Amino acid sequence: MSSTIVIKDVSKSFGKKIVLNKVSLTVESGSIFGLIGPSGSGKTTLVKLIVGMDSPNQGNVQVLNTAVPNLKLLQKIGYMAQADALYSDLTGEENLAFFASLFKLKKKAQKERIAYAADLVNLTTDLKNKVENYSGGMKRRLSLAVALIQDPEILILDEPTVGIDPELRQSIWAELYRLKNAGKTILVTTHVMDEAEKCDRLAMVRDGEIITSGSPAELKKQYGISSLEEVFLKAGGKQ
Ligand SMILES: Nc1ncnc2c1ncn2[C@@H]1O[C@H](COP(=O)(O)OP(=O)(O)OP(=O)(O)O)[C@@H](O)[C@H]1O
Repeated sequence: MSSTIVIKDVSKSFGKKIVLNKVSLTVESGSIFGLIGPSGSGKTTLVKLIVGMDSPNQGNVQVLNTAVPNLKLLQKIGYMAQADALYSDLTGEENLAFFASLFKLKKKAQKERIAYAADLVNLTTDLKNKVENYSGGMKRRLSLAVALIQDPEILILDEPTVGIDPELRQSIWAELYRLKNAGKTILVTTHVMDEAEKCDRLAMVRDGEIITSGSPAELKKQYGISSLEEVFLKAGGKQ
């Protein structure tokens, strides 16, 4: 199995505050990898280093055997940030068309991708409405559709299902599985333990360090408990 994301000894500080401390992790191609950990533990910071939006003070990040940042990599990464980056005075469809145009999709492919992505997040009937009239959950869904628009090899999703109802969350996860089975590599951050359970591998981040990693079953075994919620509390708690 090859590795899509390789992070080696990465440290990141903001001023005097050390936010990531010698973090190393590997995400295998064609897998779903979950980053879990308490709020403020450094997950988003790590994700931003992978996408190339920020750079580490030490260590290195490679995606598809290429050092980050790299312009060509951006084409291959679909990134859904925690804060929605959408144009509120445009419609949902116009937003999708705008982001599709950044990837130079041909008109026909663009139309197909917009229809696919909108359908996936259940926004087809709202596409002609302006985003300023969307609810918070609808904006999250549109952000996910944007992340998928160019059919990227890698999906990096920072808390993708916050504000999304359980039924749609389930169908989004079904699609993430389908994408994984089609060979895509997916990294998600999540606070939701039943989502963590769906990942192939997990890394738990606390105070800028990876304190444990493994499959959900391995983590439960390691801590001798039956639910990931307990692992989260046991490993994440400051005893
Ligand atoms: N640009 C920045 N400047 C200063 N401090 C920052 C910056 N970005 C993040 N931090 C700090 O780094 C720490 C980790 O933040 P980060 O957003 O990575 O956590 P997180 O694990 O993603 O949290 P959450 O689950 O709440 O999203 C926090 O203490 C945060 O205040």
